[in-house]
Amino acid sequence: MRNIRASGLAKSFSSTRVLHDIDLDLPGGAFLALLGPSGCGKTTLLRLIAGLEVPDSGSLHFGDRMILGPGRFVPPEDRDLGMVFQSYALWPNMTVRGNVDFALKARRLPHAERAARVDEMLQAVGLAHLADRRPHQLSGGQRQRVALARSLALRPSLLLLDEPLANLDAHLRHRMLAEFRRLHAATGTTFVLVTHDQDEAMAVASHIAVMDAGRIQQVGTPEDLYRRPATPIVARFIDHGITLPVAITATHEGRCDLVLGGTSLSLPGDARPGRGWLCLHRPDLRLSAGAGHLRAEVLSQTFLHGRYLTHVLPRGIDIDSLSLAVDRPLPAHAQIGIDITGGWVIGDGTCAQGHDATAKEQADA
Ligand SMILES: Nc1ncnc2c1ncn2[C@@H]1O[C@H](COP(=O)(O)OP(=O)(O)OP(=O)(O)O)[C@@H](O)[C@H]1O
Repeated sequence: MRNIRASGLAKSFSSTRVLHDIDLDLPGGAFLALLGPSGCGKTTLLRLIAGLEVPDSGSLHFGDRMILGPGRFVPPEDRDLGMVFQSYALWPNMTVRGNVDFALKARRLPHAERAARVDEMLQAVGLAHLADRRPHQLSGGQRQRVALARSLALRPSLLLLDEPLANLDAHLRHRMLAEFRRLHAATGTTFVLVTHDQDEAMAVASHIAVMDAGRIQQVGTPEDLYRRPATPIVARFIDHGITLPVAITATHEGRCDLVLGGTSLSLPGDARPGRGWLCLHRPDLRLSAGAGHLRAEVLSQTFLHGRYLTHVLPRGIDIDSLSLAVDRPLPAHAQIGIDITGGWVIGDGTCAQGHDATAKEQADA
């Protein structure tokens, strides 16, 4: 299995730059999710990898093979890849079997081998019993399975999936994610999935590239992104992360001494002394038995998943509200202490907004 290496890929449409200097090094056999808000450039990057768009600059290698680069452009059909789109793109007049067989026929594979591969793929996606139906006689999930079977029948080294589950309801999406995981493990094919849904990305991906405004912010495992975000944008994007402005006073052996509001803390991180961000998730905040690291006023509570989700107004830091789960009801306006039991500290250098971002922007992010 070949790794995928992109270096300095950039792309503009008219005068608008939609991808800036994209570097990526993905091990062969990985399952990469390109994750980010609408319009950040995920599909454009996927289309560059597929050969459906040509970049303004940069190079792309599959293993040792240069696919794209100065004076070189390998066309999509010679890149040994399959693609699955949101809109299935099945042939309406062909049966399920015919759809899966179509590309194999075009490759002029012998009849017996084609039949065997079609049977194998229909088995793999659980559609063998519907082989003689036409697309209009299938549900959305079944059509998406045909599209998957059709792409995988060619045994590509790389499968590109562009929001393939967007048209499916939540239940079917869940089932198809399990299917993707299973097929990825069974085939050893490298998968690249475009999604704006982080739960989807977290559920299937071995690697996630978080994109924002045409740049890759960070590539890592789902756990890396959650526990060790590289930028405030990643921290806020993953699982409703919270970023609190801090002053970092000293760093030693992977830990940062910092001041949050008026309180001194020492937490894991990757930053130099100066201004920075403490990146937290809700489980890092606990109701304190004493004064805690932060003082806050209770705004409201909602009973959710067996606990009280408590919205508070923290004192002494520039943020509109925080939420934490507590085990008991608290009256509005109660003054509480909050313990910070974990988190990750990063510097201010990589932040597009900087410390001057309004509290509102942070709360919205
Ligand atoms: N062919 C095109 N011509 C002009 N602009 C384009 C073209 N394709 C994409 N864009 C623009 O490039 C930017 C990135 O688009 P892209 O489809 O890659 O984003 P995305 O992250 O996949 O978004 P979404 O999740 O909404 O599909 C957007 O501003 C989009 O309007």
